[in-house]
Amino acid sequence: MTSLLSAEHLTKSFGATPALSGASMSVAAGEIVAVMGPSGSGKSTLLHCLAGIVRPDSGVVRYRDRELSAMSDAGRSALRRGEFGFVFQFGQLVPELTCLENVALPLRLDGVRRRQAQRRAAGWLDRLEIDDVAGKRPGEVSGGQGQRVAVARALVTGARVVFADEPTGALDSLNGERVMKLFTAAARESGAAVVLVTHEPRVAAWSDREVVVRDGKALDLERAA
Ligand SMILES: Nc1ncnc2c1ncn2[C@@H]1O[C@H](COP(=O)(O)OP(=O)(O)OP(=O)(O)O)[C@@H](O)[C@H]1O
Repeated sequence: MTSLLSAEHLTKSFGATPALSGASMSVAAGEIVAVMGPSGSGKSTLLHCLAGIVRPDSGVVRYRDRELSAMSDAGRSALRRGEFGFVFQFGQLVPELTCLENVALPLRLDGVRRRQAQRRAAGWLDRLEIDDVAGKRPGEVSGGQGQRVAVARALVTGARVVFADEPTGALDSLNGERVMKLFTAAARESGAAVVLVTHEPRVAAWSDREVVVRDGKALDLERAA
C-alpha cells in the first residue's frame, strides 16, 4: 500500500532525554492507525513529528510528495491548517463560542462566509449525533459531547489526516466507545486517515492497524484478524 504519511528513522531528544531513537511508521490514505505503548515511550512525540508540530533531530517525515522535516515553520503551519485535523484529550474548544461556532471556526478562518460555515458545521454535528448541543457553550455539555464537537471541528475542513492524542482519555468507557464509534465512522465516510495515540486496547480495537512504540522505536503490527 502506498503511504500518505510516513516517518523514517526519527530521533528526537529533549535535553538529555531521548524521546525517539529511530522510529519509523507509515499511514495509508483513509487508514486508521493506533499508536500504542507504555507511558513515556515516545508516542506523543512521534505524533507531533508526524503532524509537523515538532521537528525531529534527524530522520524524515513525508506527507504525499513533501518532506515536512525540510519545510519552513510557515509552510508546515499552512499544511497543518489545510490538510490535518487534531483531537486532543480535552477537546480544547473555545469556551466563549457555542459548539456550532467552534466547529465552524476553522472554516471561518479559511474565509468561508458565516452562513455557509455554520451550515456545514451543523451537518457535522448531525453526523456525530450532537445537533442538540449546537447552541450550547463547551462548559455546558458533557465530556463525551465535547469530544464529539472536537471530532466535528477536526473533520469539517476536509482534513486528510486527523491526529488524535488520547481522545477518550478523560471519558468513562461507555462514552469512550461511543466517541470512537462515531469518530471512526465519520473519518471513514470522509476518507480521512486517523493517527490515534492511546493506552487502551479497547480504543485501539477501532483501528485498522496498530503500531507499538517502545523506548523511542516504533514497531508496525498487522492486526490479527
Ligand atoms: N516537551 C518536553 N520536554 C522535555 N521532555 C519531554 C517533552 N516531551 C516529551 N518528553 C520526554 O520524552 C519522552 C517521551 O515522551 P512522550 O510524551 O512522547 O511519551 P508518551 O509515550 O506519549 O507518554 P504518555 O503515554 O505518558 O503520554 C519522555 O521521557 C518524556 O518525559
